[in-house]
Amino acid sequence: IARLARLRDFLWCSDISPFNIAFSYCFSVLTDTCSVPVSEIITVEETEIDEKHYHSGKWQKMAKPYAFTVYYVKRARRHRWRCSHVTFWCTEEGLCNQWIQTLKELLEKLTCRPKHLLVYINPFGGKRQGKRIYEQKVVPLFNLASITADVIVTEHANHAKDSLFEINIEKYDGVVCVGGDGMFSEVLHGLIGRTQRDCGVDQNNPKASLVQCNLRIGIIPAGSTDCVCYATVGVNDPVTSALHIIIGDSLAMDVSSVHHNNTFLKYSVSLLGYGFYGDILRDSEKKRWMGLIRYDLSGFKTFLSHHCYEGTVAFLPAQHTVGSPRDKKSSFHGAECRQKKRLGSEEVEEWKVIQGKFLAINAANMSCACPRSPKGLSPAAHLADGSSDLILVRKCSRLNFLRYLIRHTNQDDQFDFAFVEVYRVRKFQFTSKHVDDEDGDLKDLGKKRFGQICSDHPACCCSLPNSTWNCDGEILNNSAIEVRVHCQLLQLFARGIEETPTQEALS
Ligand SMILES: Nc1ncnc2c1ncn2[C@@H]1O[C@H](COP(=O)(O)OP(=O)(O)OP(=O)(O)O)[C@@H](O)[C@H]1O
Repeated sequence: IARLARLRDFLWCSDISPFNIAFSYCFSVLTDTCSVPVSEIITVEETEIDEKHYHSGKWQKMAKPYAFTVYYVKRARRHRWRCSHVTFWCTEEGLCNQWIQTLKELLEKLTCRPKHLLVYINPFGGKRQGKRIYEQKVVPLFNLASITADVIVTEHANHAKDSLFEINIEKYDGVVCVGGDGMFSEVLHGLIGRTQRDCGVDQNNPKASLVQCNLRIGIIPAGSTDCVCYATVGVNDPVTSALHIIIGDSLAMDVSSVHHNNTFLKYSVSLLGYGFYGDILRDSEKKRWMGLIRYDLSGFKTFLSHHCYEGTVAFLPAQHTVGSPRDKKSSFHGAECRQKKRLGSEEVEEWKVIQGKFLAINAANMSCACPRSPKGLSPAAHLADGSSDLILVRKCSRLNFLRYLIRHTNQDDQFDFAFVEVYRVRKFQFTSKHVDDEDGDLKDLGKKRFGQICSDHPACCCSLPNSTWNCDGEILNNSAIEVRVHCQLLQLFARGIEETPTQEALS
């Protein structure tokens, strides 16, 4: 407060012309500790001075003062952003208006900021607070920033996805989803699908080059896990996400397409997991009524059952990327990823093939950091370099697998085990030793061949025929899949995880 007051007094006393700042795009360097880039100003407004204020304190000796208020992004703890404001006073009406005018002109030049948005709210996501979160936390900020929105409260699953194929999206500057990862996935599928349809690209063709989406997606977290939001903003906080949308941040993201037998199945932006993570999801879906605790129970049960799966992984290493999955530095920050070069078509395709028994096969397009695993499944995974980190966990003892899992929660290298391999890849394919039957009805096949043994001995480490793929939290029914990473197919209203500001900067 003292620092802001100093800044305010300085500004009031000095004859700094608004034009001095016009070129610098920096609101203030008046003190060495308080500086707000224009890009982080939310809005500027003329301030009505009430009588009480006017006649109190040091202003009472002045002729009628004039004032304007600047609303700006203030960084709080743990990557949270808040809307803060400071009011500047002066005795000259003309000078005050000049400041307001100049700041407004600077803000007008920021063309990356959205003006009109399409918003989907899932009223049933997470703790069913989506509508309340949007109305109480987001609408006031959008109003302040003069952003208008058409709001659709979804009435059923796939409502948002289907509507994106019908709606006139040309008139919007972005699409916002209020919900969890499932809701984001719906909007993503709608937007990518619509873009491909409009451009005449067949999504069922695994070799087709997909067309990038023009509209950015904003995520207002209101789900159970909010993994994508956490990994791209650093926190799942609705106000922080709304502020990233308002100032028009952009973060490019890779998207993987998943096909089975030349049929498009799904897109994935975070985790594709077979074996351990597929089994957890399959089991937890049966326990939805339990709420979030189902993930812990299914995780524990899946760990005890210790199933491994036999199959062949073929992959195309990503030679174009800088760095490796075992880099020490986390590299999922947006700025760095955005610089990455797109693929050169002259690259020679040299596939590698690995056969074996696996406890888990994971492909991470991003770190997959979450509150429980702050560094994530693959700490150095890049968000937008056209590659995915393919992690193969081979059959090992339960104790070793536990050691591997524990390393996700501490600073030790989780890839430093003889039974763990990690590759940065552009494409990969998986074929189970037990090929999917014609109808994809794996359950029956599994029951016929192995069900008896495994249900009788749930703690054994036998090879079940097939697991399922966990595709960003949704089950895929085919085990044989073909995956291709599409570089920077999507843009989010986010900027990646910023370095934590110092304590001093926060105070
Ligand atoms: N009105 C609705 N009724 C029922 N289901 C809906 C509705 N709107 C959306 N859905 C579906 O609900 C699913 C889950 O929603 P969402 O992701 O928002 O919450 P969540 O599952 O609690 O959070 P998370 O995905 O982060 O764990 C989505 O896959 C979406 O398709």
